Amino acid sequence: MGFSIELIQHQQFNLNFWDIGGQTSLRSFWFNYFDKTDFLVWVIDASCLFRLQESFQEFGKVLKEDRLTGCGLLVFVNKIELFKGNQKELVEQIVDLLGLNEVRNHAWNVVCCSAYTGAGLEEGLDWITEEYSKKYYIL
Ligand SMILES: Nc1nc2c(ncn2[C@@H]2O[C@H](COP(=O)(O)OP(=O)(O)OP(=O)(O)O)[C@@H](O)[C@H]2O)c(=O)[nH]1
Repeated sequence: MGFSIELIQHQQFNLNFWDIGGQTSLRSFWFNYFDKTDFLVWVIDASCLFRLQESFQEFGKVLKEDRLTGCGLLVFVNKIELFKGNQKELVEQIVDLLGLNEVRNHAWNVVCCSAYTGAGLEEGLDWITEEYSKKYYIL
């Protein structure tokens, strides 16, 4: 609910996360938070897949934002411990629905995760720091 800011230390990086609420009433505020963004982390609820179409529409609007050009894009498919189907197929479905194969201005990745069990979170953070290191030639 609402907004929160967290500093997460991962490898040699200090990652500042701005968690911006996803409720309809808060969406107009998102656009105040795009300056100097290196990565956008888009969280999808794997237990609520009927909302994917809505997610796709909002995602499209956000990606049109000039200030986000070139930022990395991590899609976390959260609550994955509740999903009983095939995860690989789910990821393919999300890539299709979000039109990620047509995205040209962003490095992107889709990672299944669970905020409850911690599964996938490390993988997502590793991807962020690897991409950042590649972009800025950090060894
Ligand atoms: N089973 C399960 N529940 C989760 C997981 N992550 C979050 N939840 C639950 O989902 C509910 C919503 O979590 P929030 O963190 O408030 O979700 P949010 O998307 O940030 O909500 P907004 O701030 O309104 O955008 C809470 O009841 C959480 O406990 C997860 O990985 N698995």
